[in-house]
Amino acid sequence: MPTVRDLRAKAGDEPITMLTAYDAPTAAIVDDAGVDVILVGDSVGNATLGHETTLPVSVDGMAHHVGAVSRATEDALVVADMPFLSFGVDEKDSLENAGRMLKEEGAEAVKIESGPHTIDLTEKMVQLGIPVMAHLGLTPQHVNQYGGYPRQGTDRKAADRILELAQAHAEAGAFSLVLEHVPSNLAAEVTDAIDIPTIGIGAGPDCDGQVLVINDAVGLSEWSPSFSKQFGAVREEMECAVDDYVSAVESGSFPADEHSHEESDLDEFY
Ligand SMILES: Nc1nc(=O)c2c([nH]1)NC[C@@H]1CN(c3ccc(C(=O)N[C@@H](CCC(=O)O)C(=O)O)cc3)CN21
Ligand SMILES: CC(C)C(=O)C(=O)O
Ligand SMILES: [Mg+2]
Repeated sequence: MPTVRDLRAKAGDEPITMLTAYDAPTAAIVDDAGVDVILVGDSVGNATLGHETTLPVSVDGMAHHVGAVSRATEDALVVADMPFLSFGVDEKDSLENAGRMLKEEGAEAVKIESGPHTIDLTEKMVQLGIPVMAHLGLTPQHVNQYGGYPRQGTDRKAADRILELAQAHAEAGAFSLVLEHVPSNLAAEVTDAIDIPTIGIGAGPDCDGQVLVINDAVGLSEWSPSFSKQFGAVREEMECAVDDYVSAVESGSFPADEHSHEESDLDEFY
């Protein structure tokens, strides 16, 4: 099982691959493909729970999904994304909520959407044995301040702010950093400036690794951000299968003999 240390060593070698997963069968597929890191993202809120944003996701809800993913994962590093207000409000609660993902649900690290308020918290978590993945650039838990999901770090002042925060979180002991929806040249600059691996989403090709939401990557999402790429057409595949099922039941062609128990199975009971 790769560890947080392996991930740090990997940067500079082949790019790190990371995908989200929220359930056991998906995690098994992602793990079997050799993906390095599985993120149980708070994107579960919009990707699978029918919410519009990630904000309504609870700690209990995340724990449910983290457990499912951990049980199905043999090789990948499982990272639990800490949901909105589960960290940063109160230190004790932050540590207990993050600790629960490792202690009870089988995650090996947590990710927190980072800012000036998470530098000390990152250090404390790391001291206690909770590996932390930082996250800068577009932090979707700030959707109400952004009024959407705009690109971040697009002027020098904003870029410098991200660069400083990246350095501060690396110094605080974060083992890697997600950079979301920032210009490629800023992502390259940050990647150069810090010695922990950067993992980009909408951050260009110069990060140490890449991450996408699984629903977007396999073509299950009805809509996905322009920076994502659909590597499959799972939505169409499922639509065809469901249409075929409905037709088969309605026409009487399913279930056929091979899907039905013989009467003689029952004979033994009577
Ligand atoms: N399925 C899914 N994929 C994701 O990548 C994702 C989620 N869900 N949920 C949480 C966040 C939200 N993300 C998003 C969502 C929208 C844009 C987007 O459309 N950006 C527009 C600008 C929108 C605006 O200005 O408000 C763009 O063109 O940059 C980007 C990232 C990334 N994350
Ligand atoms: C997009 C990734 C980085 C994420 O935070 C999530 O899926 O919740
Ligand atoms: Mg997230």
